[in-house]
Formats: sequence, structure tokens, C-alpha cells
Amino acid sequence: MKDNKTITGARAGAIYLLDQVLGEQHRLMSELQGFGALDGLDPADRARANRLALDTLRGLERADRMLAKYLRKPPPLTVKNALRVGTVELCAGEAAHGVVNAMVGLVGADRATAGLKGLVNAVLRKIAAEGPEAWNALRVPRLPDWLRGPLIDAWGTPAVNAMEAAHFAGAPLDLTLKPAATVEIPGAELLPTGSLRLAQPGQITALPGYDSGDWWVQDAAAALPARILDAQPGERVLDLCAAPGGKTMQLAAAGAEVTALDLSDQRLKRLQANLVRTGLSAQVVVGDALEHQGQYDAVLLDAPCSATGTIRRHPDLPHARVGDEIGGLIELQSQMLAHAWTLVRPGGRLVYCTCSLIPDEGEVQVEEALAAYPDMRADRAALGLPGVHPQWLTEEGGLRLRPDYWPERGGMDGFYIACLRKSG
Ligand SMILES: C[S@@+](CC[C@H](N)C(=O)[O-])C[C@H]1O[C@@H](n2cnc3c(N)ncnc32)[C@H](O)[C@@H]1O
Repeated sequence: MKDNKTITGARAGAIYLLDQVLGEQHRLMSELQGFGALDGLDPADRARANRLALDTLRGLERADRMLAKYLRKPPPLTVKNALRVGTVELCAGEAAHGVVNAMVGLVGADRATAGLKGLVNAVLRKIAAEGPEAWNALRVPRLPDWLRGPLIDAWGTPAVNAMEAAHFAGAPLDLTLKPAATVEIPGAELLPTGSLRLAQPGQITALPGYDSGDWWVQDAAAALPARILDAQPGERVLDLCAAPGGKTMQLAAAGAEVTALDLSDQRLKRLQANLVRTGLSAQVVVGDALEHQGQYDAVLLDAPCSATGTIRRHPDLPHARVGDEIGGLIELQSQMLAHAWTLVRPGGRLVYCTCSLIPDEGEVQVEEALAAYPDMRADRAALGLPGVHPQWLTEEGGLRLRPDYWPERGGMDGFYIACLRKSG
């Protein structure tokens, strides 16, 4: 494993990221934002390294199938990752000599792997000869069994196949506009639920309206919980797990008096920066959702979860050890929902949501809460927003969103949302 300070170039950066994700089960976001991996690269190379790592993770199964024919025994992980990145680039139509020379150079530059230069050269030349045609003939990469099994139980095989196609396709960039914003973004599509979608966004900070804070990045599905909460000017609203603040900004932009609470000081710094850029305000509190006290007109609980609804944008997730943590998260969600309910005033409402595809983190939580609290009812009418398909409504009175919905538009994140009303 390389020291990240010695990384030069986007391809070396991508291999380093893959070594961390596939060797150490680290999350890509923590590598890039928390640990500062690739800080030595210029911004363009860092962005390209990230893109290459994401493309390789999305196509990992295909790359491994193509490589398996030419590898009699598995090479060290970092060499395998160089071969994987090379395969993905070659099968996306990159010029063979550039890719092969670069990967041979990278493997040759490290004394620990230099002896495998010849292998890398020979294998990648064979892959180049097979090219995109062989790649496209392979099946859509599947989720690992720890996730595929439970998702098939919940949604059936055809739905999971469609989700996998959506994961493989990746995600466009969605923006939430401030209600009064009039910014025009070339090439943006207005989605039926009100978000703006960009298929080819380029550099986000260079888009019109970024500096003036007219919008923020937020998946179309992630924008629905705050729309469903429908905060009114002057209402006291608590955002219980708020950072980095996409939903806080929606609530504040609606004119509510927002308290934004989160356990993570670091993540709240990003929330503060987002509020500054967008010129919105909220009372920001570092604290534990399970201990916070008060009475609010409305509470938004975007509970910590497996985040399995975001795999289109985070293809490293199935490779991290999130599977082991889900039991603990389900317990935490149930405790948080119980405590959040005590913070809602009589006649008020709680919007519960998770970006998970696992019913135990969504439908089942709400079903159990409805059975446990006699003063709670599911407000189905609150879910009837423009663009919300009636088939997305669930039996217990929530809204199920999945990555395979809107396939013709580029999909959406997986989410579960319910609006729970307290008797007056
Ligand atoms: C799904 S994210 C929230 C995303 C956010 N609502 C948004 O729209 O940008 C879940 C958040 O819960 C926070 N969290 C986890 N445990 C918590 C706790 N016990 N109390 C408060 N926040 C917690 C995490 O720090 C994380 O920021």
C-alpha cells in the first residue's frame, strides 16, 4: 500500500483509492474528505481519480470477469486494481497505448510490484483487443450477497435487477432551488417533483447560481422529506439529524424557525458553510438526538441508516462493512423515532425518513411506531405532492422511493418517508 503523499497523477490516485476501499474497507468519502487522501494532486487530477475509482467500482464485476481469463493466480491487490482501472478505461474506449503504458509505468515504479510489469502489459493488451464489445456482452454487475439477498426478499428479483442497472448507470446531479431563485442553468431539466437535474454537470462550483447561493446539491428523492413536512413561515421546526444540511436549508428557505441538531461537529461545520453560502439561517446545535429536549410544531428525523439507497453515487458502499452495522442502526432508528415523538407538540407532525432500501429501516419502523403510539397516525395526504406516483405509496401510509424508479430520467436515490401526525 502506497503512502498517499507519493501519489502523482489521476490513475495512481484511483488505484490508491481502490486499495483503500477494497483492501481496508474504507469509505471513499472519508478517504477524500476526512483523511485528505490525494490532497497532493491538483483539483482536476483529484476529480479524475475519483471518477476513475467510481467507474471502476461500478464496473468491478465486469472488470474481474474479463481479467479472470488472463490471470492464473491473483496478483497483489494494488496490481489487480491497476489492471481493473486499466480494463475499465480500455472498455470505455480509451486509446490502448496510453492506458497500457501508464499502468505498466505505475506498477514498474514501485519496487514491490515492478516484477509484474510484464504481466500487466500482456494482460491489458489482451483486454484492449477484446475491447468494449466484450465488456458490453457481460451481465450488469450484481450487488454482493449480503445485500442482494435481503433486497430480493423485500422487492423481488426483477426489481433488484432493475436497481442494479440503476446503480451501474450512476447518478445525474440534482439541485434544489431556493423558492425565490430565478437562476437559469443551461441543459437543466425540471423534474416533476420540482428539483433541477443536470446530466452532464461539469464543475459544480462553476455553475450559475453557486456563488449567489441560489441552490444546493440534493438528490430529487432526498428533497421530498422536507417538501412533505411543508414547513410554514414562523413554525418551530427541529431537524434532528441535520448535517450536512440539505433538508435544513429547505426548511429555513420555507421561512421556518429551524433548529438544526447533529452529533457530528465536523459535519455541522459543512452545514454552517452551506447556510452561509445560501444566506439562510438556522440555530445550529451540536448534540445527541436521543437527549435533546423541547416542543416543536414539526420534527424532521432523517435517521442514520445503511445508506443503501445511495449506491448509484456511492458504489464503494457495498464493499464497506455496512452489512454488519445494520442491526445496530435499526435499533438506533427505533430509539430515535420514540424520542423524536416526545418532541412533537400535540397536533404537530414528525417526518421520518431514511435513505435505505431495507424495509426494516423504513416501512417496518413506521409500522411498529404506529402500533406502539396511540396518538400517532400516518398522514397519507401529506405525501400527495406533484410528481409523486400513487404506486410509490405503501400500505402503512409511507412513501417508498427506489433507484429503479424514473429510469427514463436517470433514476433517483432510494428513500423511505412517512409523515406522522400527533393527535391534538
Ligand atoms: C442521513 S445523515 C443526515 C443528512 C441530512 N439530514 C441532510 O439532509 O443533509 C444522518 C446524520 O445523523 C447524524 N447522527 C448520527 N447519530 C446521531 C445522534 N445520536 N444524534 C444526532 N445526530 C446523529 C450523523 O452525524 C449524520 O449527519
